Amino acid sequence: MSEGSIAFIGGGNMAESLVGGLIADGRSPESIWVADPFVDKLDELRYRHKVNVTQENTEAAAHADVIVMAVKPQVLREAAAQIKDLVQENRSVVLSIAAGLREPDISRWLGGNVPVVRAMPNTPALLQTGATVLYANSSVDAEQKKQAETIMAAVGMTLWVEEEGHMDAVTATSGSGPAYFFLVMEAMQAAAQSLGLPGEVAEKLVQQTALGAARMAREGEDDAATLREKVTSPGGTTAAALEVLREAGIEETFTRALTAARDRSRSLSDEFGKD
Ligand SMILES: NC(=O)C1=CN([C@@H]2O[C@H](COP(=O)(O)OP(=O)(O)OC[C@H]3O[C@@H](n4cnc5c(N)ncnc54)[C@H](O)[C@@H]3O)[C@@H](O)[C@H]2O)C=CC1
Ligand SMILES: O=C(O)[C@@H]1CCC=N1
Repeated sequence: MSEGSIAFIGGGNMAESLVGGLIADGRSPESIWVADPFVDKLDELRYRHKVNVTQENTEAAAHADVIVMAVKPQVLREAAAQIKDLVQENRSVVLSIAAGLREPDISRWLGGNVPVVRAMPNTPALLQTGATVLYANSSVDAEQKKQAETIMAAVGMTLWVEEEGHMDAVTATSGSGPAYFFLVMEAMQAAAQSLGLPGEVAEKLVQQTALGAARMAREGEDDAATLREKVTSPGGTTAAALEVLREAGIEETFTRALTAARDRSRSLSDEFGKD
């Protein structure tokens, strides 16, 4: 098959975001396999996306040019053990999206000397607005790098890093990042409702404001600080709100939050990456 086949080991939230994004980008559902132990999950994926599904990791992996490990870090080792022989035989590139787990551990669990690309995507991949950072080990050749990048580029922006250590900060920034924005949206909606706005109005205003702000930052000439200043009239309403947010320590809070996520990513590798 010219576009190559992809097997997802694990059919949860992130796998579905990627599958949905890939199909929206024009990839044929027949070229995608998803393996998961839960039949209900597989039925849903089959119904929504028409992809091939199986409860057997080996069945999915046997069909694949690229194997995407989309299980929780806690179970990646067990899932790797199941497909190890196939990976050694087929020499397919393995793309791990698991937070924290380091390439040498993943390669070892798959029998050693395996081309492994680590990728940290995020859930907006579902709408092809994802951000993915990739890192390749030294067994990955140029063609395999291209295969991995092509998959992730179908669902949004891609960047490569040369140092695997950067993946922890990436996870804290863009991997977990959508959740921070959703929390801010939830908080703004609740606050707007507490000021008397109907829930539906509050929700729509917050959503459209988030979209508009993100598009201005992404597509315009100005950086975020300049854009913020342009909203903030001296002595006006925005200044009053920003003062409250600064007094509450918003900048320091974000530094602490991203540091906690970065540290958790590191500790996941220590916790689940051992022999
Ligand atoms: N959710 C997110 O925003 C992001 C998640 N990730 C990473 O993606 C990976 C998956 O995360 P989610 O999709 O959120 O988790 P999830 O829990 O929604 O999905 C994991 C899936 O793996 C299945 N599974 C469990 N054991 C299995 C096995 N032995 N073989 C095959 N499948 C098995 C589960 O039934 C479940 O459907 C994690 O490693 C996470 O670190 C990375 C970037 C963003
Ligand atoms: O929360 C997590 O551990 C995963 C990794 C990045 C986003 N979700």
